[in-house]
Order: sequence, then C-alpha cells, then structure tokens
Amino acid sequence: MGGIGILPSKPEKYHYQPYNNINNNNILRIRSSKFTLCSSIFVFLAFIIFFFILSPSTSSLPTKNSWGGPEWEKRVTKSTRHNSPSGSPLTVLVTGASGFVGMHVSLALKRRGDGVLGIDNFNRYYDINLKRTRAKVLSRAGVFVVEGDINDVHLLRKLFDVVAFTHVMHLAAQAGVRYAMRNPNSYVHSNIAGFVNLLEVSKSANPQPAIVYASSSSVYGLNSKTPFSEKDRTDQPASLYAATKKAGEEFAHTYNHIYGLSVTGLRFFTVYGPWGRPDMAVYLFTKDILKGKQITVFESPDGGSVTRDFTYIGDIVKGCLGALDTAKKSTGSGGKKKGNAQYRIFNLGNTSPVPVSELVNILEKLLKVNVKRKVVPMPINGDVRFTHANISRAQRELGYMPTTDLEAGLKKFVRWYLDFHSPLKNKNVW
Ligand SMILES: O=C(O)[C@H]1O[C@H](OP(=O)(O)OP(=O)(O)OC[C@H]2O[C@@H](n3ccc(=O)[nH]c3=O)[C@H](O)[C@@H]2O)[C@H](O)[C@@H](O)[C@@H]1O
Repeated sequence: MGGIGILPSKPEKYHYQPYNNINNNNILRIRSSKFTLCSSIFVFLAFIIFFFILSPSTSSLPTKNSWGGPEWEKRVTKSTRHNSPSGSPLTVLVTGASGFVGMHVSLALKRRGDGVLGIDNFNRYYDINLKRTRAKVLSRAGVFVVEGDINDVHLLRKLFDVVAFTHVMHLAAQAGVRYAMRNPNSYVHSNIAGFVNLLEVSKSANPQPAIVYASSSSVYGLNSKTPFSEKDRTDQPASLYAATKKAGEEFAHTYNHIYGLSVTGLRFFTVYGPWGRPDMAVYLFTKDILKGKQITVFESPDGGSVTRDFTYIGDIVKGCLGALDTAKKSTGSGGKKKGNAQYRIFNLGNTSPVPVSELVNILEKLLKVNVKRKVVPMPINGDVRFTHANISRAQRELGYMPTTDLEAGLKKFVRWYLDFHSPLKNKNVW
C-alpha cells in the first residue's frame, strides 16, 4: 500500500543545528539522540505494522502496490490513446475502475473511442476475484487498470505527468451502507481523505481536468419529502457512509470555489445489474436463494415495507457519459483559479421505487426457487426506509432517461450471475 498519510497532517517545526558546533558534549547528546532515534524508528515501524498490516480496522486496504517504470508508462500512454473517427474524444482517468460502476463506465468510454485509464486499489471489501476478473475484461478491451490507491499523492501526480487528462470520473469509494458501522475509518480513508487527495492533485494539474464524481442517494438521509430533489435537505445523514458521501460533496464545492475546478456530482440510487457488488441485496439474495438458504428482508419500524428506487447499471452508465460530455472545462491551471467554473449535482435514479419484498418476489420467479424469507425490523445501522429520485434536472441537462424496469434489469443480472458462477465456465474466457 503506497502513500498512506503522504500529505502531512500536522505542521512541524524544523530545528537546525550547525555542523561545526559539534563538540564532546554534543557527541554524547548525539549518541543519546541516536538511541532516541532508533527507538523512535522502532516505535514508528511497530505503529505502521499494526495499523496498516495487522489492524482489523484497515483490513480492507490493499496489500500490494506496484507502479512505475518505462513499461508501465507505455501501458498508461497506450490505454489513454483515442480511437475516435470524429468529434473530440475525452481522456479520462476512471478511479475505482475495477468496481461495479467503474468497469461499465470504462468499457462504454473505450468502446466509443475515448482514451481511458483506470486506477483501483483492489481492496478486499468483497471478492477480489470478481474485481480481478473485471480488470481482465477491461484489459481485453484496451483499458489498463493501474493498481494503486487514490491516497497515494505520488502515484496520482505521476499519472497527471504522463497523461493530460481532460476528465476524471471518480468512482473509487468505500461503499456499503451497513458496513460503515463496523469500519468507519475505511470510509473516512477512501471517501474523504482519498477524494481530497484526488482534488488536490487535479487542481494542481495543468490543464486541470473536469471532475465527475459519484455521490449517493443516501445523502438525503432523513429527508421525508418525495421524490428527492437536488434542492432538498441533505444535512441529516442517517449513516456514517452517507456522512462521508455528503462530506465529499462539500469538498467538491470548495475546490470548485477556490481553484476553479469544474465539478459534477452524481447521486446514484441503488445501482444493480451484471457484474454487481456481492454486498448488495440483489447479489446477496440471489446467492442465498440459489443455495436454499433463508434470506433476511427488512421492514420499517412501523411494519411497512422498505422501498428502493433500484436503478439499472446500463441507465447509470448513460447518465455518467452524459455528465462527462456536458462537463465544461475547469477554469484554473496549476492551482490558480482564473474564473468561476461549472458546479453541478444530479440525481441518477429510476423514479419508480419498489418494495424490497417485491424485489424478492421477482427473484423468486426468475430463479424458480421457493424463497425462505425472514422478515425483521430494519436494524439501526443507517438504512433509510425509502428512496425515490426526481430526475428532471438530469433529464433536462444530461438527456438522462432510464429505460430499464426492475424485472427487465433483474433478468439480465440473473443471466450474468448464473453464467459467471457456472462450474462449467472456463474462468480464462473472461
Ligand atoms: O443508492 C445508494 O445511495 C446506495 O445504494 C446501496 O445501498 P442500499 O440501498 O442499502 O442497497 P442494498 O444493499 O442493495 O439494499 C437494498 C435494500 O435491501 C434491503 N436489504 C438489504 C440486505 C438484506 O439482507 N436485507 C434487506 O432487506 C436494504 O435495507 C435496502 O432497502 C449501495 O450499497 C450504496 O453504496 C449506495 O450508495
């Protein structure tokens, strides 16, 4: 893992001691300071080993990092080459490229001829094999995914030295609403520190890229006005995850204001589909239903159903591309603002909330298995009762129009799931 804590957290005072002032007393002091230095190094190493290797709170951090060298640079440059017969192709850095949304967006960009480079830390929050396989699919399409962390300032600077990115599609995050109570630090690390690091490097780049970043429907928290509009309150987060996503939005605004970075935030509403995340309900339920295991379905504290505005990945990809294509250039360069820059935020949802119980009914029908379900009150872990997107702003400004209803989208998911997990499948074909 490279680069954790590379940006200084505390200012330090520099003590200068001239070389020619060294006498015998000083030698004794130097010896004792050597001892202090050695013990400090030992304590420091013990700290590093505990926090970055052994500590369970950082177990989702990547375990290896490898980048640099002429071959690596060649691959970076090749991946960002355009292949577009017309128009003005983009050069996009996609963070979290081996994630669910990251893989789909990277592929879509590459297929239409844009230059795309991915970065992903391949952490172990969920099945690493799924992430590696997504990276293989990308590699076959000509997208190189650099293995590294967005907290690594040296790596990010190097990437901006090698490539003049026009856009950053920032999708890297510690995802999952419920896991945030178990491991809050990993959310702060990725969703706040990592994002700020990326904004820092982007604002200093010349040219500055336009930033499009993933936010979440969870920022609406306890808002009860439906459908959720971008103008509604987002200052009542119900989960630690939501709080870090909201913080990300605030940092994006600050960098837009101070440095002239063009920023666009996309609030995704429970995205599902092929290559989806194993920690999410659609994947989780499918896996357990097929194993004949009982699934747990949450209901609201008053006994009502919990509903979500489930949004199909194909629709989300169109929204992401719409945001990239309409993003205006940043106005600053090399860390200096030269004028006001574009600042936008959009809901990307499906505008038709479905109760989770209905999601289970559809899966039951598609999988042809009688579902054993246990209905329990929603745990107090930050889940919200319902989400429902008002998408008129995205429709107007991005041409965003979701076209996949839950049943059609689940059909595609199930087909992929069965294929991906088929014991007959030769894994090398991915
Ligand atoms: O749209 C969003 O903002 C968020 O959507 C999802 O969060 P969530 O809506 O909780 O998605 P799932 O984990 O797929 O859960 C969907 C629904 O199933 C319910 N569920 C989940 C798991 C379970 O065992 N039982 C159960 O009833 C949840 O309460 C929720 O209502 C993602 O995990 C977040 O990363 C994302 O930011």
